[in-house]
Amino acid sequence: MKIYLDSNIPYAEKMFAGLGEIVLFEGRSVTADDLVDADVLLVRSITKVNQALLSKNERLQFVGTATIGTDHVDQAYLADRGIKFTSAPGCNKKSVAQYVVSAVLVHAEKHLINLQGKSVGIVGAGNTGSAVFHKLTALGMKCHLCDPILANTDDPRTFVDLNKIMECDFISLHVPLTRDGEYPTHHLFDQQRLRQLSQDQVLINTARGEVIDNQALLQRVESGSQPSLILDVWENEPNIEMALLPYTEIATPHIAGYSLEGKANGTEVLYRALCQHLGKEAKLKVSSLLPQAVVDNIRVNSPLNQSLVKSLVHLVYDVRRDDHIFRMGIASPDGFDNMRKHYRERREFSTLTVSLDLQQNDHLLAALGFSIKH
Ligand SMILES: NC(=O)c1ccc[n+]([C@@H]2O[C@H](COP(=O)([O-])OP(=O)(O)OC[C@H]3O[C@@H](n4cnc5c(N)ncnc54)[C@H](O)[C@@H]3O)[C@@H](O)[C@H]2O)c1
Ligand SMILES: O=C(O)[C@H](O)[C@H](O)COP(=O)(O)O
Repeated sequence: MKIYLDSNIPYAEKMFAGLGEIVLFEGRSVTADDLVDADVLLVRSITKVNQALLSKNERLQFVGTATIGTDHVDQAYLADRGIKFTSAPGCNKKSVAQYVVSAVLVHAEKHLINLQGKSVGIVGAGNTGSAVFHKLTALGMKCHLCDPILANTDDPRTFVDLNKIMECDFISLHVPLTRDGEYPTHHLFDQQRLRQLSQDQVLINTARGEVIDNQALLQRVESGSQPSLILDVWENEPNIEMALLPYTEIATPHIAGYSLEGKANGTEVLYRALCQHLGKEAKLKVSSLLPQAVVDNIRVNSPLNQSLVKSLVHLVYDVRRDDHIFRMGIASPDGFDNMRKHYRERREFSTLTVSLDLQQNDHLLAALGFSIKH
């Protein structure tokens, strides 16, 4: 059994070693010739899994992507060939939500904004959008959800339409990239919608680059009085529209979901699914392989305010560091992918235990995802 693994799937060599012979590949450059004898193919979002990639392989039985997004996989083609497919829904939702929390706090500090009562429009109310809702609501923000697909189900939450979202102080995108169906998201933010944004608004994209028409966005920002932009994802990665960069407040190379926990969760989901597919017991747990966090506890003995929350958040994850590294490195060859490939170890808020002297602080910090001790 030959298991082909993207070399950027952490802990995968250890997790899958007992299930077959491991062959590592580079996700961006892998070709049909490389995969001729693969029985199992485990990818991340940079590998387009389609007929062209699999045309020379006649024995593939299982494809897994250690990601939430699945727009890089031609699932209909896999189904036609009877190849089992698994993704990892929700695996890095906390990581993305923590990125958004850090970015919102950075924006608030820079523009002297009190976040209490500020409105947030969340487009896409699935795993990640819901996690963002939970955290930003805990910060005192008034969050609205837009999800016409869930709005047509028995989901008990209140949903608004996109027009209402366009009035919000912050707009955060958490939709899959889709081109078909009743509610396609490709260029959901097109020239017309981008024109509606004012300079007092903040547009955050951690979904997929193609959800915003990047050329229309460039025209919009070049025409003046632009909204603040927080962009983790871009059209045409890794060859992004560099002219957008100077207009962004925070810019990163598709790493919002790159916490160690988020990536490791993706690995474990695939491990379990492959074990099940092969009729084997899933004996390993990826959590046992994670290292201890460098900073793992802190004592807080004063009431929380926005500034103290920001300090706690940034003790674990500060998006400005990623923004800085990105701006320094993007001009070099393979700059976009290099930062992703050699991404530093980043942990989630749960790895920091906050010891609280004051009872009233728990709810906010627990909702943000910190571990709490009294
Ligand atoms: N930047 C990153 O590192 C990163 C990490 C994880 C996920 N993502 C992206 O974020 C996307 C969302 O993640 P998730 O975990 O919330 O997925 P999810 O599948 O749990 O939720 C997506 C939600 O979007 C809704 N939706 C679909 N079309 C819509 C539309 N036109 N308008 C409004 N809502 C719509 C769906 O009904 C669903 O509830 C993923 O598909 C992936 O592409 C990016
Ligand atoms: O969909 C996802 O889960 C994310 O976009 C994913 O974390 C992106 O990382 P990549 O797979 O490109 O390494």
